[in-house]
Parts: sequence; C-alpha cells; structure tokens
Amino acid sequence: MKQKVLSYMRVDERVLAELEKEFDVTSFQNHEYVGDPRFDQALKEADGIIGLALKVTKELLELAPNVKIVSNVSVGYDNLDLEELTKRQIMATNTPNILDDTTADAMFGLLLATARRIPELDHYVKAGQWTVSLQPEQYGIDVHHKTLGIIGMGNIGTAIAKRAHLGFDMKILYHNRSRRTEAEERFQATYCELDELLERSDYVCLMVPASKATKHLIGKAEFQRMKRTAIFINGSRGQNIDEEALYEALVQGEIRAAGMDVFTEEPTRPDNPLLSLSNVVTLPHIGSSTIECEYQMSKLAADNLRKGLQGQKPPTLINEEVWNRREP
Ligand SMILES: NC(=O)C1=CN([C@@H]2O[C@H](COP(=O)(O)OP(=O)(O)OC[C@H]3O[C@@H](n4cnc5c(N)ncnc54)[C@H](O)[C@@H]3O)[C@@H](O)[C@H]2O)C=CC1
Ligand SMILES: O=C(O)C(=O)CO
Repeated sequence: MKQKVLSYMRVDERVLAELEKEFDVTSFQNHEYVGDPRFDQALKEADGIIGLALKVTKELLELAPNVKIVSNVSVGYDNLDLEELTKRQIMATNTPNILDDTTADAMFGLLLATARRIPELDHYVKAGQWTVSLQPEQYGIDVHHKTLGIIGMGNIGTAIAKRAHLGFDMKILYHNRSRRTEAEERFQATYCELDELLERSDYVCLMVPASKATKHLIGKAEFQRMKRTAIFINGSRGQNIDEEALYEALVQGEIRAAGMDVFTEEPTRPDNPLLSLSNVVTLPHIGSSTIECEYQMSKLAADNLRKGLQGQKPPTLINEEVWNRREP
C-alpha cells in the first residue's frame, strides 16, 4: 500500500503530480486546518506532510499519529513547533540556499522601489497626472554609494550585500549573531552592534529568522535611532517588527519610508493603517516567488519528503538529532 501524504498549499503542480505517482496524496490549496473534517482525516492517516506555512503545533501533531516527516516549502520554519516535532522523533526539513538570489533580488527591488518611489510615480503617470514637469517633492533618494545596514547576514543577507556592494557601490554594515568573514572579505561589510547600525545606515534591511529572540526586534526605540532619512525594508517575518511603532515612525517623520514584503498577519487586512501611507511600498510575501524558484523549492521539499519516507536522510534536515537517534 502507498504511504499517505498531506500536501498543504503551494506545492508546484508538476512536483505534486510526481508525488502522486509514489504516494497517496491528499491536497489542500487553501487555509483548511484542524477542525475541518477532510483535513483531520488526512492528518490522521498521513505518513508525511509537505507544504507552505502550515502551523504545526502540538495540537495538530496529536491528530497525526503516523507522521514521520514535515517538509516545509520554505527556508523559514517559524511555523513549526520544532521542539515538539523533535520530541516526537519527527523529521523537519526546509529549503535553504536555492532561494537566496531570488529573495535578494526581490528585497533589492523593494529597496529601489521605495527609494525611487516607483509605485507612487507609476500611479501618477497612469492616472494622467503627469501634465507638468515633476516637482522636487516628488523626487526619490539615491541608492548608490549610500550605507546599507543588514540585520541578519545569513544566506539571503549575504546575497543582498553582494548586490549592494558590487552593483551599487554601497557601504555595508551588518549585525548578526556571529561574525561573517565571507561578507567582510568579499563585500567589505563591517560588523556593528545593532544600535550603531541603526544610527549609521541610510537603508536598514531586516533578514533574521522569526524566533523568540527576534520578536519585535525592531520597535519604537529602534525606529527612533534610525536617521530621519532612513528607509526600512522588512523581508524576514512580520513578527520581527512592531507594526504600530513603524506606523508612528512614518507618520511622525522619524524615518523616511518603508518597504514591506511580510506582515504580522498574512494576508494583511485591507484596513492595516500602514497601507494608507504613500511612503510605504508593499508586496504580498513574494520574496522567493518566481516561477523558477518556487519550482526548485517544491522539488527540494519533495526530495526531502521522499527521502524521509524511504528511510534515507533528507538533504536539508533541520532537526539532525531525530536522525542521529533513530532506531536501526
Ligand atoms: N520574504 C520572503 O519571501 C522570504 C523570507 N525569508 C525569511 O528570511 C529569513 C532568513 O533566511 P536565510 O538568510 O536563508 O537564513 P539564514 O539562517 O541563512 O540567516 C539568518 C541569519 O540571521 C542571524 N540571526 C538569527 N537570529 C539573530 C538575532 N537575534 N540577531 C542577529 N542575527 C540573528 C543568523 O545568525 C543568520 O546568520 C528566513 O528565516 C525567513 O524568515 C526567507 C526566504 C524568503
Ligand atoms: O522561504 C521562506 O521562508 C519564505 O518566506 C517564503 O519562501
């Protein structure tokens, strides 16, 4: 009999078709969750779970007695209760590295769009308002030769630093849990404490994972430390910043503008006050969402799932301890 798989949102359809040949797959394309009878039934039977942003909690795992692996189609795994998974000897996997360039491109796009006010001016042209010469109040600010502060110089942070240094002659400051010699040597990045980075950067880009340690890492005090001309970009997770404090900082002119790919609540609500501000540029969490990259992420996630269910070590296993203490 085929092993059973619960597939949750955004697994590429070609990859899903391949999985369906090997496994008995029940697929969910929307936000079904615990309490939905079809979902609960699929959980009860599943040997493996693959998908994007499924909240894997203790409550959910109680309903999934056979699960051996949870394969995330994302590098971030703040949706997983890793401690609980590990305790239950369930493997957890993610999709690191393959999305670094795509996500860095998106973050740089967001930075440029915010600095040069691209969405606002696009609207101005299309709305037929470009009837006279542009006024200085409509100008954006330079990106090249400015100082970029990257908080979280991991894989994606480093790919952002590469673009900034090689393409835009920017000076790079960074803050990270540990020193990153590769970024220091290749992109002349300078390590700073957080406060110093905030005070010296023209652009601040947040790329840390979501964890207890990073919840509201950037809040009122941090926005107040930034230059009044600073532009803040969040490409990490919404919970890493205090959105209300960001709104206040923008309205009070404590910083110039913000670019956001991620929100505290996703999808964000249309009445989120940040959406009413012209100096905020938003994206619907599409850092890694290109046709090519999403396919690669799904493929890697499927490979992780397949290996895990076949008793082999998944290539990008997060909780190694589960593998190390498995029974022979
Ligand atoms: N907007 C989007 O579509 C995407 C968002 N992401 C987010 O970006 C995050 C980073 O991804 P990667 O670069 O692949 O991860 P990574 O693990 O390579 O890098 C994260 C870096 O943050 C540092 N860090 C962690 N906690 C810290 C703290 N408290 N203070 C300072 N530094 C800290 C780590 O030392 C590490 O160098 C993901 O966890 C995810 O939340 C990732 C991909 C796409
Ligand atoms: O990979 C991630 O963590 C994302 O946010 C979406 O790709």
